[in-house]
Amino acid sequence: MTNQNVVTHEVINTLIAVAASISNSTVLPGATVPESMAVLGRFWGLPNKNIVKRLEGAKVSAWIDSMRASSPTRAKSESQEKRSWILCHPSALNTFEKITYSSKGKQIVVFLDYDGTLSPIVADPDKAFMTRKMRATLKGIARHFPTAIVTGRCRDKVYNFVKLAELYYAGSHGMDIKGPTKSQSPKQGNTNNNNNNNNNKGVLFQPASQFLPMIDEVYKILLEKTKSVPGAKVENNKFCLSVHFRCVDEKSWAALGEKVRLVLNDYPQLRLTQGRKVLEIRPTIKWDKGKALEFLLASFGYENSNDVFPIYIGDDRTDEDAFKVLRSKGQGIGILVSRVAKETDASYTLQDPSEVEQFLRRLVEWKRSSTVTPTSV
Ligand SMILES: O=P(O)(O)OC[C@H]1O[C@H](O[C@H]2O[C@H](CO)[C@@H](O)[C@H](O)[C@H]2O)[C@H](O)[C@@H](O)[C@@H]1O
Repeated sequence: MTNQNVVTHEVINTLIAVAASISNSTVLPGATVPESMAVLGRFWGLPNKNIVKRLEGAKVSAWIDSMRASSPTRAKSESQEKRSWILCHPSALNTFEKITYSSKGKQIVVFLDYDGTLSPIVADPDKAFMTRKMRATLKGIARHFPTAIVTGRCRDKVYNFVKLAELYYAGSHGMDIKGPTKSQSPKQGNTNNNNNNNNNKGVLFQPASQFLPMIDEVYKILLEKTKSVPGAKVENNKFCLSVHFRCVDEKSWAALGEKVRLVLNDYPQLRLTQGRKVLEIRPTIKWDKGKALEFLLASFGYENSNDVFPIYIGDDRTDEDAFKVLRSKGQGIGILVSRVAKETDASYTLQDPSEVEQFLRRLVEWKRSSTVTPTSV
């Protein structure tokens, strides 16, 4: 958890221990999880021994300011600021050759956020469809590189949008990880990875499964409490919830935020984070998109390895956890999808999902051309 994406100015309570009961149910009963995966999960901080921060009493006005600031239409876009930002975070399209050169001799692994990255942001979260072109490109990407969707969405829901069985899916901000249900092409180039084999087919990791009843309970309460606010929408993302503000009159944001905060007061094991005109409610376990990225890399056999070049593309604050991991490891690259200057740990930028599609397509073309064997002179 980073201070950056926690919605609060006023930290009233600090550290509480996550209940000891967490530890024994980090993996779904009956799930086909290799023991090594479960061990990895314990290693990454899910167990009872971890102390996590509990934040409550956030001032409504504070998170509203924060939400306004996070909105691309409101973000600072003064031209000078933007120019210097672009110098520090160049376009991944303009620097494509540099990026592929840096990946030489390494296995590229692709991580993709969904909303705002693969699909444009729309008013109705149930209609955030990907274009056919994007799906075709993603198919190409998955043919050549291990590829994972890492999203705040419920895993099943994002699968219904993407509809590609050959990908890894990490739903609920990485709290619900599943491997491909369809065999992957040998072209993916994992042959330098002895640990990979085909074991990933069964990867299934759900570090917050014990929170399911609580999340369901809070979902029902929030539905009830927010039904009087026109435009408010509560989305059940299985291990986390989203309260959408996008279609709510800005004048009602404070009241809606206050309702959410009051509900959460009774659930100290849940915390609030912030996305694009959305408040997200999730368990206070030390797990985020950055942890999911590490987990997946390790499950591909690349823990502590220099032979891998992860590319993570995302647009949201929650993606910063993954950018931060890559930056601190000095590994691969983070690409922020944004038209405006934002504080980020990503190294490169793309403007919107159509640029993401172009970048991914170039990656496929580059891979194809670099693996073609000349048949005639
Ligand atoms: O991690 P992500 O894949 O980026 O998911 C984060 C949230 O995305 C969705 O909400 C966002 O997209 C909606 C559709 O474009 C938009 O209406 C909303 O304002 C955005 O915040 C999704 O609905 C949430 O549940 C995810 O948590």
